[in-house]
Parts: sequence; structure tokens; C-alpha cells
Amino acid sequence: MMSLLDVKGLNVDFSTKEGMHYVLKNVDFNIGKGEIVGLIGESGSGKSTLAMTVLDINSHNRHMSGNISFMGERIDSIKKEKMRQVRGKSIGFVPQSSMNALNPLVKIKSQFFETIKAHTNMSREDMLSLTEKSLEMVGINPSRMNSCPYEFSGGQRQRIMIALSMLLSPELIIADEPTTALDATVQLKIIELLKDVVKQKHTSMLVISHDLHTISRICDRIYIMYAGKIVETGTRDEILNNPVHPYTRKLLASRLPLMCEPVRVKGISGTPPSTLKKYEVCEFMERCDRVSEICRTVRPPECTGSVKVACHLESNSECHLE
Ligand SMILES: Nc1ncnc2c1ncn2[C@@H]1O[C@H](COP(=O)(O)OP(=O)(O)OP(=O)(O)O)[C@@H](O)[C@H]1O
Ligand code: NI
Repeated sequence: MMSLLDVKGLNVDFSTKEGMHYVLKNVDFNIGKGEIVGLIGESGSGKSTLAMTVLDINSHNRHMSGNISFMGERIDSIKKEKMRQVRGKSIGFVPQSSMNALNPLVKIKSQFFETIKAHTNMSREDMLSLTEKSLEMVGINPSRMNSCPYEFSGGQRQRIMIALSMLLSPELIIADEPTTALDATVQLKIIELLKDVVKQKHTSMLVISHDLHTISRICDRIYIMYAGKIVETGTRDEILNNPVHPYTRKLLASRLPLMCEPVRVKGISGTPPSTLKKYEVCEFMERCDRVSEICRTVRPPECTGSVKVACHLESNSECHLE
């Protein structure tokens, strides 16, 4: 399958007064044409940083190395102006807490027109019909385009953001935590909607979440991130039915599927490692229930190329459960 987005050996550090934060570590990541890919990990693991580095935002104190290619072209070193064209036109972004990203006091229509004008020379009539069509696609009555965001519910605002990100038919949509802060039934509706619009428009999508159970419903492939590293990758079925990395296993066990009655859920004990420290061995070791001698001395394999699990368990088949 042709790669639409291809990230290779990406390292991202941020310099701050406290010192250097090591946030992304040798990340290899790709999205094929038409694919829906999930990026899952707990808070602070670096998911939004990966998205924002691809889009070249949040860059003021960032140091990066590695390659980022989009449609066969390097985009990690292009000019700011060209990158602005890629953003919004070729890559649609639904930022984290995006239901609050719309200006609450500006009419929906004006905000949509502004995006269209930034990238095209469309006539007023065409802008109007495109805005209508986009709102219809996400189940918002186009007659409401003269309303302001504050007149909509959180779930409706999320739908409007999705319509806005898809407005110019980008090749790729990046949706960062699109369902967080919504209640369970609305969450399901929003992710089903994302899947429908993406498939309908033959777009690819990167969907970011800390919630493996909810997001995996729509993913073709999944990357699991822990402390800035991809620790496991595979098709949805591989990850859900045959996870290998102890972190993936814990993620799967830590929450019940949405449709179940609320039951007390088991979190993953311990805290994530500090970003201020460079790790010589496995970042997950302190929280892992399957540590062996080798973990204390040898860094696990990196999830690049053909390696799908960054854990010594993978190379030592005797360790596999069952
Ligand atoms: N500009 C910056 N300067 C310093 N540190 C930063 C900067 N941007 C991000 N970080 C740090 O990078 C780490 C990863 O943050 P990021 O937002 O990517 O995590 P996340 O996985 O998206 O978490 P969440 O699920 O909470 O959104 C955090 O420790 C954060 O404080
Ligand atoms: Ni985030």
C-alpha cells in the first residue's frame, strides 16, 4: 500500500527552564491511502506532540530530528508558507478540545468562509453550497450556519469541527482526542460519524486517543505509544486479540467496553516516567508485571521496520503467555 504519511526516526525534545524534555523517541509511523490509523497512549505520552510535529505547530522550543514525508515529499523542512498550505488544505486537523476551538461569538458560516478563502478563490455561491454540504454531512441542519458556536451543544460543536476539518477534502485528517469530554453515547456517534465521512470521501485518518476500546472500533491499524516510544503496532485484530507488550495488555484490561454497565475499572498502577530523563533501558520496566533479568540491562528492540513489539518478550518466545 502506498504511504500517504511516512514518519521515520522522529525524535522530539523541548528545551525549557527545567532542562530538556525528551518527548518523542525514534518514532516510525505511517499511514496508507484510505487507512484509519489509531495512536493510543496515556496522558503525556507524546501523542499530540507527534500530530503537532507533523503539522509543524508548537515549534517555538522544539528540537527535532528524523524525516516526515507526506505524499512522497519531505515536509519537515519546507517553508512556513508552504506548510500553511498543507495544513487545512491537504491535512485537516481536529485539535484536542476542539469543541472549544471555534470562536464562540462568530457565526459558523463566517468561520467556514474564512477557511475556504484562505486556500481557494471560490465564489460566494460556491462557498455557501460547500458549507451547506459539509454541515449536512455531519448531521447539522445547514439552516443553522448563521448561528454562533455557543448556541450548539458540545457534541454538535464537535460535529461542526469535523465538518470544518473536512471542508477542503484533505487527503488526511488528524483527529486528536475527538471524543474526550463527551458522554458515552455521543462518543460512539462521533466516532461512527468520523468513520463514515472518512470512508465516504476516501480520506485517510489518524485518530488519537487514550481510550483503546472506543477508538479501536473504527481503526484498521493501531500504534501503541508509551513514554514517547511506539511500543507495539499491528492491525486492529492483532492488537485486540493477540497483544504482546505488557503495556498493551494492561491497556486492554484496564477498561471495559463502552456498552457494559459501569463497573469499577482497574487503572494501570504506577506513574509514567519523567520526560526529563533519558532512559537506558525499557521505560515501562517500573510498571511492568513481566520484568525479567534482561530488561534491567538491555534496551528492548525498537518498533521500527519489521519489529512490531518493543519488548524482550517478543524475541524470547518462551515468555509468551498461553
Ligand atoms: N512546547 C513544549 N515545551 C515543553 N514540553 C512540552 C511542550 N509541548 C509538549 N510538552 C511535553 O511533552 C509531553 C507530551 O505531551 P503531549 O501533549 O504530546 O501528550 P499527549 O500524549 O497528547 O497527552 P494527553 O493525552 O494528555 O493529551 C508532556 O510531558 C508535555 O508537557
Ligand atoms: Ni494530547
